[in-house]
Amino acid sequence: MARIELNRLAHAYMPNPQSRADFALKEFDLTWDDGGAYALLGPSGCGKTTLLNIISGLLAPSHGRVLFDGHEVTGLPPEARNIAQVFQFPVIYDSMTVYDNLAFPLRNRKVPAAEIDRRVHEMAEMLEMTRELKRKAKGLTADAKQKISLGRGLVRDSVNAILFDEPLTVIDPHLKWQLRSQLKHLHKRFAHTMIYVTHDQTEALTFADKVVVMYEGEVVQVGTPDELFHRPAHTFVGYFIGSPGMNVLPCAVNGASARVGEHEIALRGGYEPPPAGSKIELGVRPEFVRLGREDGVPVSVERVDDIGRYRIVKAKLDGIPFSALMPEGAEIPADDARVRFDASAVNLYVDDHLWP
Ligand SMILES: Nc1ncnc2c1ncn2[C@@H]1O[C@H](COP(=O)(O)OP(=O)(O)OP(=O)(O)O)[C@@H](O)[C@H]1O
Repeated sequence: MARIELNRLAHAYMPNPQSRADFALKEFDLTWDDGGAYALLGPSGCGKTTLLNIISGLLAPSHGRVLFDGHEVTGLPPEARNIAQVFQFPVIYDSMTVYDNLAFPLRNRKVPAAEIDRRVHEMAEMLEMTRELKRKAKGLTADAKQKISLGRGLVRDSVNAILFDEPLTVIDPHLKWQLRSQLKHLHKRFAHTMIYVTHDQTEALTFADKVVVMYEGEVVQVGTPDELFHRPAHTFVGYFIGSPGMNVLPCAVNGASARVGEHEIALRGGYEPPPAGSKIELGVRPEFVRLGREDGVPVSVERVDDIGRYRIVKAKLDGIPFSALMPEGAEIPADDARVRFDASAVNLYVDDHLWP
């Protein structure tokens, strides 16, 4: 296992990048701790695969350095990096048995036969595939084949890191949960450095101890699921994580309060005035928005969706839309509704970045 450092890393696919927009990855520094379980989360096209390929050595970055445990590997090919990779679609040999598929990465590295046997059986047991070990991979379901791919990625104990690129895409929804918890269990057991690429927040938050969020080629936050929820570092993180995502309302700030439309909203403390001309917004998650009749700022309720234990209320404050999550049984006034934001859960954003 290794600590992976990315040092002033950036990548442009075009030969002479002129502006920031020409970079698929904009410059950043990032360290992945040895033995950490990370998710790399972001929407399609934000640069996740580019970053993963730079770590595995499939792609040489146009700028910056990659270090494993302090040793530079930037120019090294994948086979010299000792990394295991699991892709979206199964990469297995149909004509081989499940056993031989799992044994393949170990035989390749001349691991002694007894050790191979032990590891293959251990892996098969964890993947609940012991009964299939003697079967040919051909004819197995897509789910089973992808389990074998996962097993092949995980079977070596001496890898620097294991990279997963949306590995559960082909897996049946009801099995996804099971495989994700198996992966988490395997991480606890072997403490590999794992990087799990996904655009699905549930997958990221259930698998990872730390989530790296990317947006338009930038790493916008590295944090625990709790940090991403309570202190999104960028409006995109607030919006992308959570269901519904964080409310973002344009405002002006004046010390310990913000003006939204014609109304004053209390903030958690006093803020330095943001630079003139910047875009200022208030961010508050729907979980911390309360509607009632008694006090707060007048709003119009537009729509209520019942989702079981909660109701999602869509409302407007001076024409600015926002959502509230109201618990079962709480009154939602149709007329004369007022809103209160929990001041301790209100964050301030300047040009999309969290204002400290
Ligand atoms: N070989 C390439 N040549 C030129 N541009 C590329 C190449 N591969 C990716 N890109 C561009 O780089 C950007 C990042 O793409 P990348 O595939 O890394 O994103 P992603 O987050 O993995 O997306 P997805 O989830 O859809 O796979 C995109 O704008 C994409 O069009």
